[in-house]
Amino acid sequence: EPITYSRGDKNAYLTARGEAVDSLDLANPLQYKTIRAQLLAQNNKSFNYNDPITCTTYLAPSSIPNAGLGLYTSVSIPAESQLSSPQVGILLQDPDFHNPSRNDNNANTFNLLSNYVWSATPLTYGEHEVQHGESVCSGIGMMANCHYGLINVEIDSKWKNRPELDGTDSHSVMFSTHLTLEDVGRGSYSWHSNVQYKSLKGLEAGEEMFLSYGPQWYNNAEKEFGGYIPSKEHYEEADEMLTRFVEEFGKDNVVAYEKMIRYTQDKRLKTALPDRVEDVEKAIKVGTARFSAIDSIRTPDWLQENGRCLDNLVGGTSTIAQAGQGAFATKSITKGQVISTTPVVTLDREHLKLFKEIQRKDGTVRRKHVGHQLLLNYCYGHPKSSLIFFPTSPSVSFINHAADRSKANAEIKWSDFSYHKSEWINAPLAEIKKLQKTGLLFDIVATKEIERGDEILLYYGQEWEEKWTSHIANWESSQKNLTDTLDVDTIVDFNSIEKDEMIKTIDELEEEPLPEHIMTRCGFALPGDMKGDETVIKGYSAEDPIFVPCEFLDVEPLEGTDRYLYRAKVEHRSPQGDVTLYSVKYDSSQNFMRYTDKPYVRDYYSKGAFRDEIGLSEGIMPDHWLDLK
Ligand SMILES: C[S@@+](CC[C@H](N)C(=O)[O-])C[C@H]1O[C@@H](n2cnc3c(N)ncnc32)[C@H](O)[C@@H]1O
Repeated sequence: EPITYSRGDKNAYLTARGEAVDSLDLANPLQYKTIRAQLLAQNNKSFNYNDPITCTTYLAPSSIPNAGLGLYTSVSIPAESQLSSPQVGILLQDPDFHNPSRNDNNANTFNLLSNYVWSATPLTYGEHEVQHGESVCSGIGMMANCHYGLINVEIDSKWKNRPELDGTDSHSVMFSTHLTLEDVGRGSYSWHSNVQYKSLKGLEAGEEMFLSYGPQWYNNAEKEFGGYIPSKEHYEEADEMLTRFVEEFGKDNVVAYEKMIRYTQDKRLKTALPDRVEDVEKAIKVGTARFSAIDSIRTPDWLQENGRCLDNLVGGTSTIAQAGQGAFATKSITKGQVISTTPVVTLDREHLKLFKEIQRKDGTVRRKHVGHQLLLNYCYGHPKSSLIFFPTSPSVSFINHAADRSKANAEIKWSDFSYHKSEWINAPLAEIKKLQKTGLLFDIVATKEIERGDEILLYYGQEWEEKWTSHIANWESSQKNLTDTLDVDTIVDFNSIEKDEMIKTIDELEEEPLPEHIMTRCGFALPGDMKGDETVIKGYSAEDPIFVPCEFLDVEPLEGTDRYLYRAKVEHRSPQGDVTLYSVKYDSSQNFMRYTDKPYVRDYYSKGAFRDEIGLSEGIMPDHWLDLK
């Protein structure tokens, strides 16, 4: 029987699994997270969706010199609060293998994306999905700047999947087992649509958000910016030095101050100290860290005047079948108004290609182009240009396509925000590819009157529409094996079974193997922390244990207890890809083992999953950037 697909039917709200739900539920936290309302209530401000002043998050010039734009809150936020609505996280699979030139500063092509990605391990357990993953986190994860002395936000521990689908916060479920042949959208969008950010400490109204890019980041950044980047400890030491200085020499002893600066050997510490003695008193008052970015707390008026509002959009289940998540308006927006402004990371479409190595008869290896990274579906481009753009602003990545052009209510334009570097558009393509900076901005502009709760839809272009139509037509033949995986036990089923019953040694597994897609992983401390090659890992349940592939060799009772000792062969892979095997003993009272999917069983690694970038309308991409046939 032919399968019919109800696409773009606004009256039937459909979940990604194709089930109709009665209506768009604005109270559903996943569909409509009214973070703004909560924040404003905490600030004793009443919440009016249509009042522009109620905007809580702004894109505006950073307080760090030469750091471009930054992210600000215009309302105070208590410590440990959720910031912004959940965002999409997109995993890059094995980027070093597929794009060997991406970190080559001399290659005359972008390595810009590598400045924006996070390691997948602590965030996503991405290593469960692929061999080596990196994660792209829209919103704060890509937009907040790093100032080690003023860190106030962070990515909330782990990425979460979509609870409405797997019923848990588990990050390892073989989703394909839930899907049927009708799910043409299978593998075309990320399942990590629930990336959350939180405040580490209380933020003041008007404060710039700062993330830690990790303890090693300054190494590269200093080379890039040609200056020194003090750590938190440097600022603390600078604070102490200034206090001691004033006690000893008073607050305006120019000669003594210049001498102190001259004799400060550590360049980073020197950078943390104010240049002039006149500023010492002020630096002591606010702290040297704050003093170094003295504009990092702006007034709400300044933000309104100099910034762009970033909380008009929120992610939720799309009204379009098979489209995954969508972006919804948090307030009514009039025709012509800017819904959101977003910086774009510029990429070469070559960099999102996936390859397979094929051995020739003579033993040499050839790389065959076999597909594209999932990230391509989130990029904007023109079929005749090698340039593509990834938007970084919150929730912009959730914006879907209106198959019926008349249903689109938004369009993309080059931004009219004064910080958009419009002069770059005149530059030759080769020059743009050498620029390792962001500076181009898009505006998403309303082409119709939009009501609060409306899904924002763009027209992705005729090419996209045609590709999607032919994708649907070819879907069944490309998914011949999908039925094989239906009704197979999922990881959730497996992990809910009593562990002691389930843990099987290699010998036992030979008789009763695990389903093909499932493997075992064990908590593991990095080799540096291990003593000898055989260790009972005690309380390995550090906050973020790493779970690495393992197999159980044998089991013995733990003397004097009713517990067991499992001996496991554990496989640890270094970031460079070197694999070391360890023999580790685990006490059965510890929650040391879990079942996970094997890498590459997620939908988006399957054959036939849809890949295409979003088409920019004619006139956006200048003719001199159209370098492809
Ligand atoms: C920029 S992403 C939009 C966000 C995405 N829906 C998600 O859940 O993360 C673009 C992808 O969304 C899906 N999509 C967007 N519009 C669609 C439509 N009209 N029909 C089916 N899928 C759509 C496709 O998978 C497309 O490649």
